[in-house]
Amino acid sequence: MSAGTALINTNGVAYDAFDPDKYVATYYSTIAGHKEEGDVLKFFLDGLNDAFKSGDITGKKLLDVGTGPIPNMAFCAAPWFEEITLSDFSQKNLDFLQKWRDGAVNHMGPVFEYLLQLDKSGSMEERQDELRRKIMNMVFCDVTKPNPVASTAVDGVIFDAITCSNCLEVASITLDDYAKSVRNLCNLLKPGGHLVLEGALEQTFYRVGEFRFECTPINENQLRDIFQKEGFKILSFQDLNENYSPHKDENNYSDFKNAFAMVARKLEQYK
Ligand SMILES: C[S@@+](CC[C@H](N)C(=O)[O-])C[C@H]1O[C@@H](n2cnc3c(N)ncnc32)[C@H](O)[C@@H]1O
Repeated sequence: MSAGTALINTNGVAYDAFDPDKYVATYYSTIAGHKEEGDVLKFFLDGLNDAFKSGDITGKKLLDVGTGPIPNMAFCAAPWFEEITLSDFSQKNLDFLQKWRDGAVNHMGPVFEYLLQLDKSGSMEERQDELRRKIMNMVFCDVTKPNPVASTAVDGVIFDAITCSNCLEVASITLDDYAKSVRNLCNLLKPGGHLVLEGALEQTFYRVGEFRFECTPINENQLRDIFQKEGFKILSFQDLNENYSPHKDENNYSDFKNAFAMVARKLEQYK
């Protein structure tokens, strides 16, 4: 198969094609991210720091959805939570995270160093130890299912907060799927709980090695509309503004037009 020719429908199938090593090497080997993607990695990490620095997003149990091989959201959240669950659709990613947790891979250096420069809280060793200690579970998750973590160690748990990056647009093919995935996540969150969500806007695919994974090309208005209809109040929403360089014209690895970092709260009346 030639490079970039396999377009994979990600809606619940074929995540065996996702290679964690290639994903990390392509998008996370330096803080500059992939050369086609402008400053999007910095934007995502700055957005995470902005979300957690006030200390308003806190509680006992946190779920990170679609972690992939990258526990960056959990790194920022860890000081504010007691028990963290990482989750993903791909067993390869869960195995990769386990290797990181056991100290057998150390791929998070550039990202964690950048986050630590921003929040200036503790040493790298302390923060990584805290994160590893607080991760209680790493479980299978399928956001397209009404109970995304059914039959796992956290089946039935209602979380105080959920984090999720670059996953919902990847797990969905249509906007209707996207809205259902939001509803499914909402079922796992306590009323009043926070959701920190980051992702790509108007992206039709991204690539890992020779595989292109199809995405829902959602825009800001569609996203806001879905979250409001599904019982969330959007507390903050940032997109790639003039402080960040945009995606370049080359579209070999991804084709997003913009990116967003959002904090939302589940309305109290949504049980
Ligand atoms: C682009 S990667 C994002 C990884 C990481 N969160 C990040 O921001 O770099 C998309 C992730 O979503 C996961 N994923 C795909 N479909 C999913 C589904 N239906 N439910 C949960 N996770 C899914 C993939 O296995 C992959 O780890």
